[in-house]
Amino acid sequence: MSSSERTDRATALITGASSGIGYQYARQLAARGYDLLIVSNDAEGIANSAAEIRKQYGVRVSPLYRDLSAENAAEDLYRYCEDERLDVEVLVNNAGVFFFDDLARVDSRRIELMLRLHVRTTTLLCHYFGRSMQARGRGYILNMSSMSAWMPFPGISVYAATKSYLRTLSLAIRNELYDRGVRVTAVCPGAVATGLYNLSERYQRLALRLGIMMTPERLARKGLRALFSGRRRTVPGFVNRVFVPLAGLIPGPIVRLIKRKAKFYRYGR
Ligand SMILES: NC(=O)C1=CN([C@@H]2O[C@H](COP(=O)(O)OP(=O)(O)OC[C@H]3O[C@@H](n4cnc5c(N)ncnc54)[C@H](OP(=O)(O)O)[C@@H]3O)[C@@H](O)[C@H]2O)C=CC1
Ligand SMILES: CC(=O)[C@H](N)C(=O)O
Repeated sequence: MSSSERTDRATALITGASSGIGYQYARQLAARGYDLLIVSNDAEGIANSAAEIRKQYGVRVSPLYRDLSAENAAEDLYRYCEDERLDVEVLVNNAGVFFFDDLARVDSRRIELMLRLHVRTTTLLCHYFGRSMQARGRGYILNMSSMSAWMPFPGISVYAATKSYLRTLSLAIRNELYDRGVRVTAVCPGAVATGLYNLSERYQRLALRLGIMMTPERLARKGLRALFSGRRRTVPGFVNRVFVPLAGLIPGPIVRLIKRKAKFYRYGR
């Protein structure tokens, strides 16, 4: 199955497409000829993204304002697609948030929001749309995990654990859905130059020049290539792939020493 064989008026649903990587996924799926349903919790941002993509690619783009951390967000989004008779062939679970802090110190509402958005809603979207895709005998699900899925480090405990969950979930459901014509891929990037961590543009430019960060365009291209070629997971970037097996080997005393010394440790508070 390849994206060039997609059905007429097939729709790609991308969560968190008002900015960053999600916006690039949306543009690149529109370039492949998909109609789009793009979702975020910034009404103006998502409407602007839709207008830009519609103008550039001439496909149908529906913007939808939703808080995907809400209790019934996944079911509500699925029902919306059913009511609108959208044939969702590609689901990109991209919406995400980030904070850097100790679990015992951070506001519990931030923890809950991250868990609901990354874990609950994403899992249920895979459940609802995976069920329709398997009944139809085709479909693609891309879940945004992260290189942090292998990094159980202080400050990113909840973020890393949710991304680790998404990596595991993706691999398991890939093998549940594979023989029914549905492909599932976990995309596990290192640092990407978006607004996720409030890093200044100056530092982003420097990090891009040094090859520490990747542009969201490039990341989205690599993610979609992995999805449409049926790969179970991708860790884009050579340095990131080298770091992944080493991350879990760093001894606790070294991790704690870095925590004590690092200036960035108060970031986000
Ligand atoms: N940037 C990086 O280095 C990396 C990012 N990732 C993952 O990639 C994904 C995209 O991140 P990135 O593009 O960098 O970050 P951005 O902050 O640019 O994009 C996040 C998107 O998620 C949306 N979103 C956040 N909260 C909600 C919510 N409650 N309901 C609906 N939409 C929501 C945002 O919408 P709005 O702004 O309108 O609220 C935005 O469109 C995330 O899952 C992130 O964890 C993974 C590895 C590396
Ligand atoms: C913290 C990371 O490793 C990664 N850049 C991410 O944002 O997921």
